[in-house]
Amino acid sequence: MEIFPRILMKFSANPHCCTDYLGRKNNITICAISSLPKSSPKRNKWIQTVLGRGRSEGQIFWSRQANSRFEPLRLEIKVFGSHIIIDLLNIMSAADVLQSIQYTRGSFKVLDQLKVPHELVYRDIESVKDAVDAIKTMQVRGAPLIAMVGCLSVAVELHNGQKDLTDNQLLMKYLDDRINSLILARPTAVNMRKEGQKLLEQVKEWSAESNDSSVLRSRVIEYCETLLKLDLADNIAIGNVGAEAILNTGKLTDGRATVLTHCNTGSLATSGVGTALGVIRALHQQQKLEHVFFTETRPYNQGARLTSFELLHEKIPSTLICDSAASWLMRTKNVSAVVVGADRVTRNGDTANKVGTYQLAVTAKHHNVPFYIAAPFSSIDPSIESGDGIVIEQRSSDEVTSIGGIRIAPIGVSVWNPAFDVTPAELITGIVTEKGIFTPDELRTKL
Ligand SMILES: CSC[C@@H](O)[C@@H](O)C(=O)COP(=O)(O)O
Repeated sequence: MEIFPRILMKFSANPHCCTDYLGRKNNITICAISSLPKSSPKRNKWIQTVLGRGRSEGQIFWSRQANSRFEPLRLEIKVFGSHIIIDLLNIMSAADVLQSIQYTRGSFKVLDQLKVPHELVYRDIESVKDAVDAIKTMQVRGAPLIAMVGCLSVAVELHNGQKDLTDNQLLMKYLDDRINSLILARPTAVNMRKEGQKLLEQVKEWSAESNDSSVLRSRVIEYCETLLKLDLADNIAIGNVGAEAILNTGKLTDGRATVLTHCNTGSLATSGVGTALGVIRALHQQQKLEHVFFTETRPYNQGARLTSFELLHEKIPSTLICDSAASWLMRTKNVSAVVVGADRVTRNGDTANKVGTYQLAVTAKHHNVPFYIAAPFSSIDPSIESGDGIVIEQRSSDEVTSIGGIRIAPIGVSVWNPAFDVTPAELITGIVTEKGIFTPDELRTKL
């Protein structure tokens, strides 16, 4: 029976596939292993059902990890009298496909997203400088992933070198400098700033506890590594909360939702299953997704290049549209909801996200389609009152005048290329987080 976890680890990042595989191999069907919110009436029904086919007999349990701050992610299965415990976090982070990050202590690689979907090429990140370069050139992108790559680059640099940082003060100065350079790599997303500042505060506390800089160094490395697992857990919680909200909108087709999303917010934008795309994955796993439409997301085409790749890979029913087709889609296709990610949410709920988000929110309002932001708390910036305080990154004109290296606009044309825009809070139906869903007004009370 020990073979099961190994098969599962190898097979897929997708828990649905894992059970499917386990079922097919062993003549049993496990109905669902999605971690639905505790309040969901479906939860118990789902998690305790093991249907028999052929010689099948078994039981399935969820167990809460001690001190876990999120929904249980350990699956226990009893089949034919044997007992298997599967750590879903390990399964999902051990996937050999569509991983934006490959990290083991001392070794760190990121998927070069500039080459996706044509090639899956990983580049080594040996230093913070490498990470800053990968972030600036958009080899890695997406707010949570930028923070993860930044923090893990600190971990790998500290593990493999920086041996002259022999006292706590030197180490703290080093961390301050490195984190600052990571924060400045791309200014709009707040996740790197928040994770970096949390780390620096933590380091101050640890430094007061012990003068041994090697202890401090190890703690920093472990802290950064833990962020990976937390990000995945947050994504799964966001997925389930968002799916439930969308299913409650009432705008369904035979009980299933049709969703529109923008940019890429999936496993290529996080270290987990994604935020807005995590919601879509959760709907699909619950067999409650009628269809997902997604925009190409000019000028950088994160939708056409990356989201399509993820959706095709998981066989999620999906259709790519031009950015300019969104209003007509809402008028003609019974869209249940729009769900997008966030790079920064301010105190009043104004939300910076990939340019084009604002116009989706305006047209969603016009067509009476609920508009959701799906984002972890690390994307929420309580230090800024409203969207007016957000710095919007301006990018090169080449991204607009060329596609795939081929120039489409005449030389000399003037270009305005903001990478993000700000959607005002009044256009946002709900902000879906790992802690639940909030209206912009409710969110303020949670900060
Ligand atoms: C979970 S990703 C959320 C946002 O970061 C995403 O929607 C987005 O705008 C990404 O922009 P990008 O320029 O590709 O980094």
